[in-house]
Amino acid sequence: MLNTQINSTENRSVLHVALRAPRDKVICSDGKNVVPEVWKVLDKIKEFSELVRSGSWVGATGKALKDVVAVGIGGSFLGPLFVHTALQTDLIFLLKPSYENLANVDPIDVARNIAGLDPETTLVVVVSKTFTTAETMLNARTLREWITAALGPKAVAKHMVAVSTNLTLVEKFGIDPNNAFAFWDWVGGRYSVCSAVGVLPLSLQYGFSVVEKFLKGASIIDQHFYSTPFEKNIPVLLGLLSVWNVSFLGYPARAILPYTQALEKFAPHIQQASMPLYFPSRLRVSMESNGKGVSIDGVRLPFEAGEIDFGEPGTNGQHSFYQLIHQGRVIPCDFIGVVKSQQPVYLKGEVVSNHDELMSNFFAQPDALAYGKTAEQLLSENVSQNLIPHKTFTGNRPSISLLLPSLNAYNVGQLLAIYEHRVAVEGFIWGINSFDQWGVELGKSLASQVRKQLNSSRTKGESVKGFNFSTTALLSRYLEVLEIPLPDKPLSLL
Ligand SMILES: O=P(O)(O)OC[C@H]1O[C@](O)(CO)[C@@H](O)[C@@H]1O
Repeated sequence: MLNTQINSTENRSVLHVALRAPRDKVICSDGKNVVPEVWKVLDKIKEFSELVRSGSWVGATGKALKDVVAVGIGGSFLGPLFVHTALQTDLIFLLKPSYENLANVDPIDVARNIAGLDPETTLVVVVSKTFTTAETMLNARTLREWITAALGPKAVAKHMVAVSTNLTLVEKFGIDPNNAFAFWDWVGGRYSVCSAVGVLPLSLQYGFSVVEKFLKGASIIDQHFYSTPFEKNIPVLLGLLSVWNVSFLGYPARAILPYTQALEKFAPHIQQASMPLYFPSRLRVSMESNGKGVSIDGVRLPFEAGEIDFGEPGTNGQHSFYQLIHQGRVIPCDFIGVVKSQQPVYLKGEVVSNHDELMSNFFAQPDALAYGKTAEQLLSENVSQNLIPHKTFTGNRPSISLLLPSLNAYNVGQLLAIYEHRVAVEGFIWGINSFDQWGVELGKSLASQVRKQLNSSRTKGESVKGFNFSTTALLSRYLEVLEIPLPDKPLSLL
């Protein structure tokens, strides 16, 4: 039998393709077909989201719920946010409850998310694979407090639902297990947008039929990736280009540049699939999926792996960091354009439509990068000698251009799956494990040491100990000046 436990450092299968497989497909983990379980949860989401959207699911005081706050971080936040934002303008007429995303543990984020919301008409979706992530759980407890303070403890059953692999902790938290939507160990956090993590919030917003199209788009790319010869296989070709740029040409970064505002959250999502880490010993910049310092067998890599991803929608980026891309360091770029705008505008008397104006830039930028401008060309334009070095463009700067027919749920699913598989292709060639993320653990455990110190200093006046000189000085200073709310004087939630 095929070994699907390719995430060998966590003894986990990697099966996010099963999340979008057709009902009749057989995909096994540990000898068990997981597709029926996937569809059981999808069917449950369909039913629940229809109840909420139709107003049949009412809150503790009998009112329909009109706002959704999704609480989650990392993969339990960025993927759904990217898809939600991508479809927002296309499907504005379907958008039922409003959609807020609470990720940061910063209380400012809580305050901003619930500003103007009424607990009576709000549904909170707590999204956490582990249900232990410190930020998410504190935010969830904060919103539970917000709801119960206004409506009483029983209101949690009507106003809070959860998405998790850890249904025991969901129940312990006080959420009715009937209102929990499961997913599985074989879904990595950053590959979870096609599970209940993304499907529940998106179904609540746009309806289940839209989400089905999104899943179908991703599934079509899964089939393409599985069966298309390498020379025509989009994720394979893109992955090879990335490996070439990083490991052979030594370019450490990649700019993701969608020429549509609808994809403004795409680069942040791909960044999470490749979160930068810093290895002081080798000044190695690394990433959550692919920026590993060692091979899958634990041997230190003799080459650089992973890219530093960043990006902004065009044309905004053109007015900030493109200067460096054109004349400074070489940054391979992914240009993503769309043929048919979600929002066509053509003003009378204008030379082109607004979308054509945007797309003029999409076509121009890769050419500028590739071909540049020579000193000879500048001379023939009578540019003065002293400005020639400043106005010269070296060219020979790599980019790829993806042109989507439109940006609907189906195409967004395709785009997501292309990038997911591309990450895997790169990881396979580099011989690393693209599916673990041990590099995030050290910071988490040090934060827990700080948390204990803050508690003992605040409650017992204990002095700071056990930290290095710099952190001791900073912590002492922090404890000296910050006014904190005491337990008997709780922080108000607006
Ligand atoms: O869904 P959880 O368990 O709350 O985890 C959130 C995120 O934290 C990480 O484990 C590390 O940042 C991500 O991989 C994950 O998406």
